[in-house]
Amino acid sequence: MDLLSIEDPSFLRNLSIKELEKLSSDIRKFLVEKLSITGGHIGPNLGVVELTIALHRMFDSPRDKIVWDVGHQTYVHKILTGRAKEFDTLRQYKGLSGFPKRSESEHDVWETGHSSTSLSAAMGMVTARDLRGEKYYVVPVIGDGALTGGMALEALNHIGHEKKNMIVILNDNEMSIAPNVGALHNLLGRIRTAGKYNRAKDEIESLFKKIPAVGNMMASTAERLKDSFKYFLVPGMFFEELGFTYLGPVDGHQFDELFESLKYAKKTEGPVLLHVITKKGKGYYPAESDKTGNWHGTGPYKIETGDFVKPVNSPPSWSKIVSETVRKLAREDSRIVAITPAMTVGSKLEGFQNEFPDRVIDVGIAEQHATTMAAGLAIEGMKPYLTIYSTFLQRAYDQIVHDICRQNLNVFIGIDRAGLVGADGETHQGVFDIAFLRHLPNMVLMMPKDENEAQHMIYTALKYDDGPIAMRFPRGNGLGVPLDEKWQKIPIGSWEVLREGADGAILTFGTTIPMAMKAAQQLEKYGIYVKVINARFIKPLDEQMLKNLLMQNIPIVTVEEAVLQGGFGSAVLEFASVHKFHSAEIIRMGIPDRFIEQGDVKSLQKEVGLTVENITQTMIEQYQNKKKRA
Ligand SMILES: Cc1ncc(C[n+]2csc(CCOP(=O)(O)OP(=O)(O)O)c2C)c(N)n1
Ligand SMILES: CC(=O)[C@@H](O)[C@H](O)COP(=O)(O)O
Ligand SMILES: [Mg+2]
Repeated sequence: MDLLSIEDPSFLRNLSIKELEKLSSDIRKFLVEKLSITGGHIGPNLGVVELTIALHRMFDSPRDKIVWDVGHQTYVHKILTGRAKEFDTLRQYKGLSGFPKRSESEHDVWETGHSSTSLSAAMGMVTARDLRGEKYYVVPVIGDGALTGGMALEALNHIGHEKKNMIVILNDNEMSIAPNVGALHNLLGRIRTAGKYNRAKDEIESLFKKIPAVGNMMASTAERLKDSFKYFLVPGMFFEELGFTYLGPVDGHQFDELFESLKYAKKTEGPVLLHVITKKGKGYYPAESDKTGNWHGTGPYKIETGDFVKPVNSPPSWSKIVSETVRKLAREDSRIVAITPAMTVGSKLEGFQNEFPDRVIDVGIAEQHATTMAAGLAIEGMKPYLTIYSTFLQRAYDQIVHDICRQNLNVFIGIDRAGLVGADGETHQGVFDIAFLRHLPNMVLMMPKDENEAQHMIYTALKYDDGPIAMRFPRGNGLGVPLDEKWQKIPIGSWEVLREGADGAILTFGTTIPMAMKAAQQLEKYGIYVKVINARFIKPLDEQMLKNLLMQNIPIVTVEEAVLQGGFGSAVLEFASVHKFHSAEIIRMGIPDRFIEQGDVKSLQKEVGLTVENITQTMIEQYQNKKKRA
């Protein structure tokens, strides 16, 4: 079928099962081809082809609301709702988003990127529907990984109690990004096994029924037996006890099973949980056979071999360098324990985990729990290394405030993916952490200029005994600088002068340092000589150095790949105000007060004005203004 000609999903109702199977295989082929060039969340999407088709056939979207959790598995939904022609631009600047977007389609009824929100959103929708006396289906689709998130469990508790009509689809592929973990995961495993058992029972029952005279009696005995064993053999009872009608497990790649169970779910009063078993990566061998999580989300790859296309000789990723440094320090200090909320793969903790299986703890998608657990470890004298992507750390704000900072506990927080992350876009940009950490008492916040400085910072953090300390680091590869063998402590709150100059100062840190250095070079051509300061401690500031700079009464430009409001530049302004440097000329450059969409990081930096040219121009203007005033 020509997928590019699809405008809406209504055509699905006229197709036979054979035709739907052909459509599934066309969609898989399309995804494998397109994503081999753009990259994207291939594994999760190949796993939900039949499920998505079945949902769009059995429900009337957008009147009925399909609410995708995380939203990384909505590519098939995008194809069926008329967006196949945009796939060449997937996750690129100004292109098709990798997540549901209300501005893209009326079928995208809920925007996500972070996990475990679908059930709460659906609860809001059914409440609004019922208050208005309207009739439509609300169908959240949640993965087995997302179900482990605290929000999802809070929502289950509420939905089961309220008993409103809602059809929850549990898309169980036994995987989070990597293999799923936790007691709930084990429970789902038991349900899958019991599902098979019950099917066997049903088969015995119908076999008995075929025996003349005694058959019916034997069949009813089998039925009773099945009921009495229900609690032991059907752990789906867990959901039943919570107030749901549990249906399944059904094979998520078989249309007849999906249609049958969805038909039944639509007729059922109250909340239903339909347990659908799928296979991540289904239909493309490298993704389907992957047990590591490397095919969850990928860059470009070669279709024939499944090899990832990577630039040759690129330096190791920041995550790898950071995790490996912590691992080396863990060899000497048995108190060091790493905690990850379901991001072992992204945080490159596999090596650490292999060496110290008990000291790398994957808690599932549970940022809040991870954070308070780190506090608990610290209170017992351990040295927890809590590694969380900047964007997901937003979930754990209260735990950082209430549990870690308030009790001034020695937790080292590795803030991965800090700054603009690129293709994941709005939901994933790591640009708020400075603003939500900087104002917290006891918090130390730093960012290295390169991976060598990162090693010294990690050493500093894991030797630091005065409370919480956090290190931001970006997505992507390091700069490839030589690495020192021996590490030493960096004095807390110390900045570094990278370049001298008497006409102005650029204060920056992390990823924008190379930009600032180039701008300083450019400025020389105009006869303007500026200092470049590596403001590696965002909190505390290097007050002595800052005071000296302010006293020189030179133009100061602060540059940060983070939101301006409440950011590093704001800290500099606050300092100037408190110390009555009222005439100080401080210009802040950073991310404006809006959400930044997806795109390659260079384009995004350009969009927000974080470029060498812009820094240069800003400094020239400041310098000239000052001259005019003199
Ligand atoms: C709050 C939050 N933490 C972590 C992530 C990163 N993440 C994205 S998808 C995913 C796994 C989700 O597993 P599941 O819901 O089972 O979906 P699957 O990929 O298996 O289809 C994780 C951990 C996230 N998106 N949101
Ligand atoms: C959907 C999601 O949240 C993750 O899969 C995320 O896309 C991973 O990002 P990285 O590629 O930066 O690990
Ligand atoms: Mg899963």
